[in-house]
Amino acid sequence: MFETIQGEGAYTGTPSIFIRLQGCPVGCPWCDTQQTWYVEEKDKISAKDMLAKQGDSPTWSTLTVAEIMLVIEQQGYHAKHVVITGGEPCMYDLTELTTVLQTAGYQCQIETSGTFEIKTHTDTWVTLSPKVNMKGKYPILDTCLARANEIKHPVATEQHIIELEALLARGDFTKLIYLQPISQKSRATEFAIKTCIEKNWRLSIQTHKYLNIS
Ligand SMILES: C[S@@+](CC[C@H](N)C(=O)[O-])C[C@H]1O[C@@H](n2cnc3c(N)ncnc32)[C@H](O)[C@@H]1O
Ligand SMILES: Nc1nc2[nH]cc(C(=O)O)c2c(=O)[nH]1
Ligand code: SF4
Ligand SMILES: [Mg+2]
Repeated sequence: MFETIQGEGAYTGTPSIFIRLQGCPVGCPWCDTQQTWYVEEKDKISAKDMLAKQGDSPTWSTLTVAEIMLVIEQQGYHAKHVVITGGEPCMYDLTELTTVLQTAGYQCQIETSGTFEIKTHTDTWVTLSPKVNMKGKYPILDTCLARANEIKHPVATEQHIIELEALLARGDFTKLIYLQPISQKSRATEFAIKTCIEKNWRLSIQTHKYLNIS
């Protein structure tokens, strides 16, 4: 858990409390949070050590919803927006956490690949970033697409656009569509800019990486 500025998508620029959940079976080769993939017992640490972590490592800790609320209070976080990401946050049932947060006046957002059923409070903002050609399974892709408030698609090549268009053709969606260049590569960024202009989609650059903040 840490406090920073949301760097991506529709809420870019919003002060946010981040909760990064451990574990993801999808295996995107360009994933920028590969330290979250495995939940290994040997990497379990205390909540205190988890909060003191500087930089990325595969260590993780367990917290109840009540403990998460206490951490928010004790850390003196100011943000009223909470981003639950990972790893793949929807490996977990987020209904209780998002309901308690929403009731306490926080706006919740999740970042998900759509490989698991989305279990959240109905007011939670869902940022969907589908990875259809990875090893994750998509048993409920249409439900996830219908639930999403924005689609944020990582791109580097024409193939990524073909995949996105196939997804959008599955329904009559009026959603915010963002292209996010993979890993700040200049070719990917130029390609994303050109495609956004052609298709009238939006550009999401990972602003936190340009600012060198978490
Ligand atoms: C690290 S993922 C965690 C949440 C969830 N597993 C997902 O993929 O949506 C958060 C966001 O970062 C994006 N992302 C991951 N690695 C990236 C990279 N190297 N360049 C650009 N976006 C990346 C994902 O597509 C997703 O939108
Ligand atoms: N500042 C900041 N914004 C983000 N938006 C989505 C992130 C993620 O890793 O899911 C992320 C992140 O890691 N940092
Ligand atoms: S689904 Fe998300 S966390 Fe999992 S490997 Fe892909 S980008 Fe990384
Ligand atoms: Mg990130």
